[in-house]
Amino acid sequence: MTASIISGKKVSDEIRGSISDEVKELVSKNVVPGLAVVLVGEDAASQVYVRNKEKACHDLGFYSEVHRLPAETSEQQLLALVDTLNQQDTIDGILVQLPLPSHINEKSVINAISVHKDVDGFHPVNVGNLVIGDDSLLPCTPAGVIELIKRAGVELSGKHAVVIGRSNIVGKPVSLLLQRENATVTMCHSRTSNMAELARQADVLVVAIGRANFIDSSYVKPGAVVIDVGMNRLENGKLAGDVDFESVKEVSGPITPVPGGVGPMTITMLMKNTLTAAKRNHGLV
Ligand SMILES: Nc1nc(=O)c2c([nH]1)NC[C@@H]1CN(c3ccc(C(=O)N[C@@H](CCC(=O)O)C(=O)O)cc3)C=[N+]21
Repeated sequence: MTASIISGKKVSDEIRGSISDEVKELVSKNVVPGLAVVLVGEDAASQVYVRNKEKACHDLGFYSEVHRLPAETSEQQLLALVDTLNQQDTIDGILVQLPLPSHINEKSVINAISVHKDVDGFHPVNVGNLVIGDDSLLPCTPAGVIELIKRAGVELSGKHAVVIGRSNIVGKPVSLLLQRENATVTMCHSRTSNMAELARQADVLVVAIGRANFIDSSYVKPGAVVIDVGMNRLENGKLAGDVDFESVKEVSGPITPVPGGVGPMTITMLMKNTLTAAKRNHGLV
C-alpha cells in the first residue's frame, strides 16, 4: 500500500494564508515587515531560491530588498552592507544566501547580522537559545520539518526519531526541536557504523545528508514517517531528495516528496520569522 504524501506545498499555502492575514493587520498599523536578501555571486541554485523568497515576499505583502553582489565582492564590502541593513528601519529580517564565495568568512558574516534580524536563525545567540530552550528565531528548514510532522497529525511525544545528518543548518537543530517535542532522538552521521539498523528503529526518520536517493526501503520500518530534507540537483537538472522516494513510499508511513516537501516550508518559515521579527522590532509582541 503506497504511503500518504505529506505535501509541503499544501501546508505551506495554509501557513502563508495566515501570514498574509497578519500582514494586512500590521499594514493597517503602518507596519510593513521587510526582508533583505543578499546574494553574492551567480550560483544558479541560489538564484532560484532567492527568486522564490522574493516572490513569497511579494505574494504576502512584505517589503522586499534583494541585493545581488558580484562574486568578487570583498568580505569588508559585504559586512558594510550588513551593517547598513542592521540600521535600516524598513528591514526586519536579513538573510545572506549561503554558500558564500570562499574568500569570504561565513561565520564573520553570520555573526555580523543583528540577532533580532537573523531570520535564518544561524546567529550563535539564536542557536544558543535554541539549545537551552529559550525563545529564539528558529532555523527555517528545521522549523519546517517539525511543522510538517505536526500537521501530518503525527504525535512526537515518546516516539523514537532518528535524524540522519548532523549539519549545523539542519541535522543538529532538527534533533533539538524533536527533543523539544519530547521525542527520543538518535543522531546518525558519517561515522555511524550500524546506520540502517538504527534507522529501521525510527517511528520518524528525518534525512539530511545531501546524497541523492541514498536511503532505500532497507532503512525504513514499515509505517514510519519519512521526512526528506535532501535538495540534490541531478545532472539532468531534476531535483532529487536523499530518499529513494519510489522504493521507500511502498513501506513507509506519511512521506515528504522532493520537490514539494520541505523546500516550500523553508521559505514559509522564513516568512514567519520575518513577521515575528517585525512584530518584535515594532514592540507588537
Ligand atoms: N542563508 C541561507 N538561508 C537558507 O535558507 C538557504 C541558504 N542560505 N542557502 C541554500 C539553502 C537552500 N534553501 C532552499 C530554499 C527553498 C527551496 C525550495 O523552494 N525548493 C523547492 C524547489 C525549488 C526548485 O525548483 O529548485 C521544493 O523543494 O519544492 C529549496 C532550498 C534555502 N537555503
